[in-house]
Amino acid sequence: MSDDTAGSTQGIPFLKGHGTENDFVIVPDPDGLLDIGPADVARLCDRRAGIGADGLLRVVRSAAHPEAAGMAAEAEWFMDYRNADGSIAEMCGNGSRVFARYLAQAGHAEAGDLAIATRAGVRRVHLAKDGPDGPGEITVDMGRAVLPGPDAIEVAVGARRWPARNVNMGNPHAVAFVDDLDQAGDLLTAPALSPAEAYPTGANVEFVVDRGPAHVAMRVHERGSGETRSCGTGACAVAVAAARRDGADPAVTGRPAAYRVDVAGGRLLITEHPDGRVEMTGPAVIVAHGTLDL
Ligand SMILES: N[C@@H](CCC[C@H](N)C(=O)O)C(=O)O
Repeated sequence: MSDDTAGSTQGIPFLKGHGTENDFVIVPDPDGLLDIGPADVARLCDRRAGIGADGLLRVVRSAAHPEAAGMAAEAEWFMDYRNADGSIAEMCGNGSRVFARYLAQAGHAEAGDLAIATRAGVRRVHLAKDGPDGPGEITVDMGRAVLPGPDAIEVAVGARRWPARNVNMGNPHAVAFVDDLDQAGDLLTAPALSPAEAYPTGANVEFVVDRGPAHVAMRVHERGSGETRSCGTGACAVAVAAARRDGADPAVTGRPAAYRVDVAGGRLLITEHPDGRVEMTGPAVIVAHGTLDL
């Protein structure tokens, strides 16, 4: 589906969904037949000229995708995630919940436990039963955080600078604790990071304030998408950084560290376990479906 063949996208079904208002265009492509290039993704994610979204989730059978075939025995479906500008990212936390919701609603997976292949590896997902108030929440085992050095990372917006923590959740994050979320400004451009070599492929940047014990709020500027109303991997990175700051690193205390992380679009619960696994729980809904007619 390159620029010159965009007409061939006519008749391709899509859905729209979100998790804490981090929103996605979902394109089912079970046999991996669609060639969706960066320009196509950017056009579909454009909020004025397209459908509008923070990213695109292509739903492909792992066996049908060269990057996922090795995971096919563990996870039937591969989440081919793209940022709104068409760039590829390793992982998307909110996207993984929305992806799981789609699989369950489409009858591709039983409600309960399922596994999803991602570029960051297989992620295990649990869908809680739906309740009278709507769909149940979804928990994703996000794997282990990696905290690469150096410790002296700095985030800057204009003349303001903050020390930050480098946390990798499959994708790269810089977490900065600030006094007020407004200090990050309009976030229309990406915050500067130094040393730049710490992030050879760019980074997602989280600005964080405390709301109470084990309760924080964040804003995020996402690599490839700009400021969004939520970022699941970002919320995990924030909880991991907060636990180290608070002397609650589960590897040291032997106890899980659970944080409520408020984002513009809702709330995520993040729990890091003593074995290093980070679990994320939050909502995910499918809100529309249609047919692409570019
Ligand atoms: N919004 C996502 C993260 C999407 C990828 C990110 N922009 C990147 O480039 O790493 C999430 O919910 O985790």
